[in-house]
Amino acid sequence: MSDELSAPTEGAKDARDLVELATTEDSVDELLRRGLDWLTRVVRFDLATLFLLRDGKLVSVAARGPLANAKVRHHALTLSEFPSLRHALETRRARAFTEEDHSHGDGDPFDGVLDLPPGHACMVVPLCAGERTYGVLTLDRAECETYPQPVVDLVEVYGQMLATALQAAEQRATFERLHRQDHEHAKLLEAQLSGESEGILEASLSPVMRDLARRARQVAETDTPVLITGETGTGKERLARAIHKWSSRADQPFVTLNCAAIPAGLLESELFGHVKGAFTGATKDRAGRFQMASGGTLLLDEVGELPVELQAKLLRALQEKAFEPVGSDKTVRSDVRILAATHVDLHRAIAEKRFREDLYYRLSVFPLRLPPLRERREDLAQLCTFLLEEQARRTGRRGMRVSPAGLARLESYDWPGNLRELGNALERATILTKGTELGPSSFDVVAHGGSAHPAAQVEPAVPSVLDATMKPGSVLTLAAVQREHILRVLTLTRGRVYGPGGAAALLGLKPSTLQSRMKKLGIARQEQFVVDEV
Ligand SMILES: Nc1ncnc2c1ncn2[C@@H]1O[C@H](COP(=O)(O)OP(=O)(O)OP(=O)(O)O)[C@@H](O)[C@H]1O
Repeated sequence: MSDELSAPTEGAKDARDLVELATTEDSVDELLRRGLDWLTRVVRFDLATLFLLRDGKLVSVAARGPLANAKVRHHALTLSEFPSLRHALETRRARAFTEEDHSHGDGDPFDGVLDLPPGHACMVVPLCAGERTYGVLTLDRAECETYPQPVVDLVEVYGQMLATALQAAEQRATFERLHRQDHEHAKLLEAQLSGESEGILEASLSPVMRDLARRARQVAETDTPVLITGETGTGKERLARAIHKWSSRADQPFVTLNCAAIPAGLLESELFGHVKGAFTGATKDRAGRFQMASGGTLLLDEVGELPVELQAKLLRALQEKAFEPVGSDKTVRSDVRILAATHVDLHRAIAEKRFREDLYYRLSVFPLRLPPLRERREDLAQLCTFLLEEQARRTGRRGMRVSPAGLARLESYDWPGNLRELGNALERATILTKGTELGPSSFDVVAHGGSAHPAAQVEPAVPSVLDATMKPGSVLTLAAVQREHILRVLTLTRGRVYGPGGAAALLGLKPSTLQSRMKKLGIARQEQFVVDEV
């Protein structure tokens, strides 16, 4: 190797550094800078220039050496005017140029930019990885000599490594962009569905609710665990989302785990993740909700349903902010703010040894009890307006309102299913009403003391399938009747589709058949219906 043109190398160390460079997670700029540093160690040059391909042009993006002036740094070459550069890119081979090449070929790439002597040492190295061609590296030296082949071969390997690193950096950037897009998309969808609102909390007319909202906002600013209690459908999950939104973690993930919806055997893996091979079917590593919620908030919904064996593990994760994924002995740390919700009486569960007392005290540092709807009837009118607006965003049916008489009817009912039941009643009424006003006859609910499940006893507000006095103009389509019936049964089962007592069993259908029928009839997997699926 010519001493003039190759720098003294440190053999294995240089090779190792090159491999390290190719696997680095640096940004592209940093990568190019470090790449040129490395090159200085193994080859002599007065100018090394990295050109990247952009719209048929080779644009200088980095330069190094005593000749690297401002003009060089802003230099651009039209590829079609330099057949020898094109050839190097097409053949993917580095090559040195001789005096002969310069006099018969396409001229020097730096003509007009630098005053290099004829016959000076010059080399062009393509930057290619996989199918991609990124650009070229050119090396120039003011001496009249030709780079020997061993030096060209070495720099060619460098070019391949650098291109591989560029490819990895590009893939990383694409991945991060997609990840950001996904995150923003998910936030947008969530905002559209929920109206980006915590609902009627601070604007409540009920003093109890307003006080609760005030305390929730205060605790939101801290990392204190909050235990939200309340009957089914009172808005526990919504309140948890509000606490997350009001906290400094708002830009981080909000993750929920419904402890009642997941088979006990899978809960540990759902919470803490698992490693490949941890159990049959664990074909790859999978993150649990704790990891997914890292930096954000994790809501443990129906926490009272958590099996006792898992409660000890959860307690440790809360105390030490550390846990081991199933099948792994590696401890994972995760900074997560825990919120828990339950509709069951945890004191009773403790007395019956179904819930650990130490875990209860850990979770219930700051308890918040959501009142049932019957204790905040003053909010009914506002809630109807709010829920109808939310429904309109989902279904497109705008302008619906409840008439004063309709409201009186709603106020006379006990709402055992609380806000969820109210939302379902409004949706049913909207489907069955032609105009925009929902009057008393639009609602199939009965006054206090009536059935807890309105669908079971009340006279239908629309002609029933068996109605003998049905007139031609009032005949409902079969699809409408099916839709209404399914909605009623879903209300009855609190949205549960699967299992004994689930809607599918009551309707005598396979759950998958019911799911596909719901899809066909436009009964979406709306939040209020999904209580048994994750
Ligand atoms: N503050 C609120 N303002 C308006 N609507 C609300 C509010 N809270 C809840 N809702 C409505 O009530 C429905 C039930 O809310 P959510 O799922 O939060 O209740 P939950 O108490 O967690 O129910 P469950 O105990 O069954 O899990 C939601 O779909 C939402 O539309």
